[in-house]
Amino acid sequence: MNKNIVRVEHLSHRYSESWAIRDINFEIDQQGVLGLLGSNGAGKSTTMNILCGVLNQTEGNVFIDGINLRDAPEQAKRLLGFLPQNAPLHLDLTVNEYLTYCAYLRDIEKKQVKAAVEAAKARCGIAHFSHRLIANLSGGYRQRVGIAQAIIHNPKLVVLDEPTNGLDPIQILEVRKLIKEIAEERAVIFSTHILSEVQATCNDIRMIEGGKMVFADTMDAFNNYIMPNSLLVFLDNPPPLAQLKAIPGVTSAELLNDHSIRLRFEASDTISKKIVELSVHNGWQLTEILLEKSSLDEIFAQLSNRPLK
Ligand SMILES: Nc1ncnc2c1ncn2[C@@H]1O[C@H](COP(=O)(O)OP(=O)(O)OP(=O)(O)O)[C@@H](O)[C@H]1O
Repeated sequence: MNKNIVRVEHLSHRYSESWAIRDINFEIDQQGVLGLLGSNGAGKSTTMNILCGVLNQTEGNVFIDGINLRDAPEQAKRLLGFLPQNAPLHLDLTVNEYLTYCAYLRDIEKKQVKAAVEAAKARCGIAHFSHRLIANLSGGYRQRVGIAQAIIHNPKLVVLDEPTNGLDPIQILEVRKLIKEIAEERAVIFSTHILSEVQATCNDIRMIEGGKMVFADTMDAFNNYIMPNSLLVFLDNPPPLAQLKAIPGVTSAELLNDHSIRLRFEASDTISKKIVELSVHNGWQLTEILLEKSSLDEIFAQLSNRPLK
């Protein structure tokens, strides 16, 4: 058995003139959720479409459970389920009719089709809508039907392209929960441009920007990496900047106006406490202290200049 369900090697794709992705490499474990994060146009859908055999890459290789997708596409595709960005639903069919149709497309033996449809519906919490027309389902339930078709043949890998796009906040929470549940039995990769989505759902993160992989590690490593490292400090009676710069751990102090100062610091859990103590002791009259969080754009920019580990 292969340790990784997916191995992507030196993957590049060019649409006519320009490269959409360039030299992408990653692996996916047998189980768990991997998030592919990137801003609009970063190359997520291109990567997903190649991974599922919908698009033929210009260069590089994709192995699904050790099978080269280019050499044996039929065999490799049997191992995966795919929910594209626009779910391929037939609105004029009922949930049962649609999933039965998908089961036949997936080459499930006739006598096992009913059981496969029932299992997928139960897994996705849509059994009570078996006879409902898909056109009459809410966005969240339509997405569940989309996920049900992706797992109907019990694949080892499920690929979901922006699965929570267009859903309301409650539906987003429900779909995230479902993604985690289906990943208990298999590997799931999903793409998104929303950082909090990956943070809430994934064990691992791969981040692409401008067609290049800019971060590949665990979610914990990512969270450590983007830990805030600057503070906004508001002091009614600020000391000279040199005094603030001299605080152990502080790497720079920048005066923003008469009373507000940005302090950058090295990784430290106690820096805020230290500043509060010093303010009381020296009469700086601290009125507010804020941790500055990086925006996703800043993180992308930061990571784009950072060598891959
Ligand atoms: N069929 C196509 N023909 C030409 N260029 C394309 C095509 N599809 C995508 N591109 C370009 O390739 C780049 C990557 O697009 P891709 O759709 O993979 O990004 P994405 O990260 O999925 O973005 P989004 O979140 O907006 O879907 C973009 O510059 C896009 O304009």
